[in-house]
Amino acid sequence: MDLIAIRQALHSIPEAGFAEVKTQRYLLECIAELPQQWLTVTTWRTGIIVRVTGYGAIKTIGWRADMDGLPIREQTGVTYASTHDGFMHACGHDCHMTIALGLLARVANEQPKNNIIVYFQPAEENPGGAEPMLAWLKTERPDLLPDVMFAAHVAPQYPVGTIATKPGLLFANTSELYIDITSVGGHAAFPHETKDASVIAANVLLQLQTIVSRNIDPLHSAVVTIGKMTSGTVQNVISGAARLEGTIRTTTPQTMEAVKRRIEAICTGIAASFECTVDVDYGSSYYEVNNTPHYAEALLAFAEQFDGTTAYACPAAMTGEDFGYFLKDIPGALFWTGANTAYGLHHEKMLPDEALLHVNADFVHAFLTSL
Ligand SMILES: CC(=O)N[C@@H](CCC[C@H](N)C(=O)O)C(=O)O
Repeated sequence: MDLIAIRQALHSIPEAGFAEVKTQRYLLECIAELPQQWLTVTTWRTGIIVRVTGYGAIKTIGWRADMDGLPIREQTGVTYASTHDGFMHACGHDCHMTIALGLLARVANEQPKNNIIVYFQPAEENPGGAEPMLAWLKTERPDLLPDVMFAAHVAPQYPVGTIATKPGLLFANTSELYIDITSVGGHAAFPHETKDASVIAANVLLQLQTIVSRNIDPLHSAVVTIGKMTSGTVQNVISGAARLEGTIRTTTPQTMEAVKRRIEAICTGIAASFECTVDVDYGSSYYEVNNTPHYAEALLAFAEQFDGTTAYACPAAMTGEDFGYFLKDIPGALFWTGANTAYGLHHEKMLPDEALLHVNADFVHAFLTSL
């Protein structure tokens, strides 16, 4: 299996969450080329679940790869760049899927002792595929639930071969944040007849900054980021509508609730003082990634002695990952894997070093079959 060609093919067709139609078709074609004796393939929405029956199974081990791209216009300049205008695999999910195929190729050719299930999961970025996939597995296909489960995420800042993780909290609780302001627009020369949505949005933005600095215990970390703010239509018209779009990150679910209470209080106050409507919507939210200590330690110990990898006991990060929903119910761990690229996740030039594909397929195969 040519993992580099596969990753480049996947890279060229990034699709939005639950719209991974071409991606699913391509993955199914790749899976169909493998020896099928001990494989069972099931689809769920745009996802795929491949069960590999072990020759003497005493447990079932899960491996999850996410599938969706991001609404980012790619600027890498590579020959295999995205052919879907305005969409890009800027979070490494093309690599995650390729590593999963590399794992499947290895266990399809050499039957493992334990059962292995590979989950190609849609919609990690938005709106979240792990929670509904897990709910479906529990109600419809409990036979496809694993006893233990793992996943990896590319890490631009680490050299290829770095396996970085930690016991306990690795990634944050997240919630998207959408705030819509509806007020009264009008002629730029008659501000007294309007309620300027741009000025109101600016006030919301500044007051949101007080939540982390003044409402949250400094020992309980939180992030409130507004990544996008839109208001108005033209230079000489006062805006009557504005929208703020952002994300909240916290290290506990309780802190998430505290941040949300403050956002609502601020928005209620702004609506009263500026005589406008302020609507808050939280979009999708992800549960923290909380690694089972035993399995995070086992991953680090294995990476330390495996040829081609280096273990790094890393700190937690405020990134989010809906794999946290799996780990809420199923023991296991997620790890960062070095991708050695100058640009960070979600950057239009983010381009992982392809050397990570074979290193990780080998590492993941060796680790999972060692359990
Ligand atoms: C690893 C990574 O970058 N994950 C994303 C997850 C997005 C969660 C959600 N859509 C949000 O924006 O809150 C991240 O941005 O951390």
